[in-house]
Amino acid sequence: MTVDLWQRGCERLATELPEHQFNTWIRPLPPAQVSEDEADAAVVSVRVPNRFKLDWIRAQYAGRIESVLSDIAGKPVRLELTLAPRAEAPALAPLRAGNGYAHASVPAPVATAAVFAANAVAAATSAPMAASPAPASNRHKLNPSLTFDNLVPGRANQMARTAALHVAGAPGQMYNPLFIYGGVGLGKTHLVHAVGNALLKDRPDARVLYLHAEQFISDVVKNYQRKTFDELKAKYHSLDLLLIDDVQFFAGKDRTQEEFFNTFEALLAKRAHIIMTSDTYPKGLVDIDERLTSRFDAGLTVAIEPPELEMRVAILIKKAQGEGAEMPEDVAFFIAKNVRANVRELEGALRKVLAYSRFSQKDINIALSREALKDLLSIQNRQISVENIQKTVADFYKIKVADMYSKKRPASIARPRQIAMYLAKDMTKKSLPEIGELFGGRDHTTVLHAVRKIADERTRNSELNQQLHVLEQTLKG
Ligand SMILES: Nc1ncnc2c1ncn2[C@@H]1O[C@H](COP(=O)(O)OP(=O)(O)OP(=O)(O)O)[C@@H](O)[C@H]1O
Repeated sequence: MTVDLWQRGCERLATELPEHQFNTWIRPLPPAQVSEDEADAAVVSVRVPNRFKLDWIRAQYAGRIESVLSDIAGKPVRLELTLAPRAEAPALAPLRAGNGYAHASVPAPVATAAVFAANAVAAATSAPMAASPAPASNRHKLNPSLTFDNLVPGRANQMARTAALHVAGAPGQMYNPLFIYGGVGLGKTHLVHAVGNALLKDRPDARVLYLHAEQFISDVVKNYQRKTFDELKAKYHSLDLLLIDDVQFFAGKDRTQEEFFNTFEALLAKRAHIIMTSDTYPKGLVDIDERLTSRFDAGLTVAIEPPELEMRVAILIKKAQGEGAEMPEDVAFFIAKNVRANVRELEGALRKVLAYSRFSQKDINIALSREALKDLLSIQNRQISVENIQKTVADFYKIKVADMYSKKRPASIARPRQIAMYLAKDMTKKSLPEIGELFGGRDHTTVLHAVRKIADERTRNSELNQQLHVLEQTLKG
């Protein structure tokens, strides 16, 4: 038994696990200690820098790691995961490694959120918070109706929600800053308000401020004109929790970026918490100084994905309940199947169906929903054809439309073609053989393979998911 057991295990895992998962969860781990127990079994001990990672790795990868190590060692191996002492865990250690990002679509065990919430509440009593009184009422600009209670959990927001719950219970500790990114209308704003509301419920004296990045920009401009930077400082540097939405709006605003940098440093120095949202991950931000984007990425970066079908159904049922209406599951399914882009659109569709039912004094059923949503459905049906998908995907990946039907196989062509097949299956009513026919007479099994491959990869690869999201939005018009 040698210490390079861990090294060899990592090498094997690197080939077996998706690159993104390996880079995010396994690669950043420090070298393990290897020893033997009384029964001669190997014990591999790994120190994990924080509880979040520890729980995640234990739940998702421990079994796999043990079996790989046992295989290499030729005897049973027990994996021991322990929390690294604080000094070993760099305060602002980036979660990201290589090109991997923490990704919201990795399913977590159901117990995890509860465990974190419990830890968070316990830790909250000792969290460093300003003792001075909170700003006058509603200076925090929070919307009290956006809470964790009415945020439907699902795979799409699992990790972001779990991390947010943790911050709400123990601000200023782990995942600071917390950077949440994702497409429009997916619940980023809801989540940050939920953190603020939960913290204030627990500690009404906490100094919390929610604002949109544009408000920060206008504050900087105002104070710049009046030369009152001390006021700006007093307002922001005294906070315990700063929630700032859509930081991509800072692009090209040098003076704002400088002030935000100062605010950022001041808040982190006093262990106040910062949560930011954006439409893209930190390194994807354009025209924002690298010294800022690298700091954005230094805590925890998590994505919120478009909700999957089951989550959309759950959201519709919950929102309908909130409006005092009963939404039959088959109707929720019908709507969820047809409205896929984001939660805001889902809410719009629900509002239409509820209004239609009230005005016509008819029960909510599929026929009524079809009628209520006919404009929306006809727009979708009119716009999304396989030809349109082929053209849009070809444009996006800068290949020729003719390559969609050609027999060419280089990856630069085959992959966009598979993506187009996946979208054709997902966004049109065409059957696999029909799609195969439209892609140069390919067999339906080729289409099925492409559809499965891209669907699977999408759950693990945030970059691909982002691209698909853009394509879907584009096709829906
Ligand atoms: N998981 C969810 N459960 C319940 N409601 C949700 C969920 N996700 C989003 N919503 C609702 O969808 C609507 C849009 O969400 P929100 O405004 O938070 O999106 P966003 O990601 O901040 O979008 P944008 O980037 O456009 O600001 C809100 O009404 C929000 O309450």
